[in-house]
Amino acid sequence: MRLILLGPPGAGKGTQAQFLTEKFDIPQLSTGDMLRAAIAAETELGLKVKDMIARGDLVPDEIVVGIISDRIDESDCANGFILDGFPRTTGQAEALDDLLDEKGISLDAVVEIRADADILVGRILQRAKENGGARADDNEEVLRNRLDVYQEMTAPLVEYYSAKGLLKSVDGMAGIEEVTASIMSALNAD
Ligand SMILES: Nc1ncnc2c1ncn2[C@@H]1O[C@H](COP(=O)(O)OP(=O)(O)O)[C@@H](O)[C@H]1O
Repeated sequence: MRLILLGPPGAGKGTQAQFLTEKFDIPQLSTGDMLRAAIAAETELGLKVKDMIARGDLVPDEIVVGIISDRIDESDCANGFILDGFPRTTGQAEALDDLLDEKGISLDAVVEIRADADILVGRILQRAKENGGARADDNEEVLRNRLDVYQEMTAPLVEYYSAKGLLKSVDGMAGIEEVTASIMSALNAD
């Protein structure tokens, strides 16, 4: 099963990805986690992207496309994977199509978790408080920027994947288990 989870920051992609990982025994590939790991390890890449992430801006397409292409080649992706936070631009989606073609594989579905931006701000600020503000980009100003960037750069992917007949949309404002159930039924896997 090769899936994309699409949705604004705080919509619950990470939570649902964890569940899907167990259910289908496939890894969750989160570009956000990978970039934060690079920052923590102070690699060349990490130093390059640190300020962009802190501002809530996107990092250049070629960086995340390269990371994902290499990651998909690893053996634990042989049975599939869940892309969480990638693609985030039409350019990334097109690059993903090309690289999947080259690898001779294709996507099974794109799950859009729909959520209301104003409610998400409250959710994420709450998460930041509970984690002691663990993420540098979880303050209100940066968060509003992340939501604006989502609307402008990433929301067009809903139409992109809908046109390919891959899109399944679920209501992300329901409880966690209800959202999981909607995803399973959208994938005909319950
Ligand atoms: N596919 C991507 N393209 C560009 N930038 C990305 C991508 N994935 C992650 N990032 C960077 O990492 C940040 C955090 O990503 P992520 O953990 O997915 O956050 P969110 O909770 O906002 O969905 C983004 O705001 C962006 O700066």
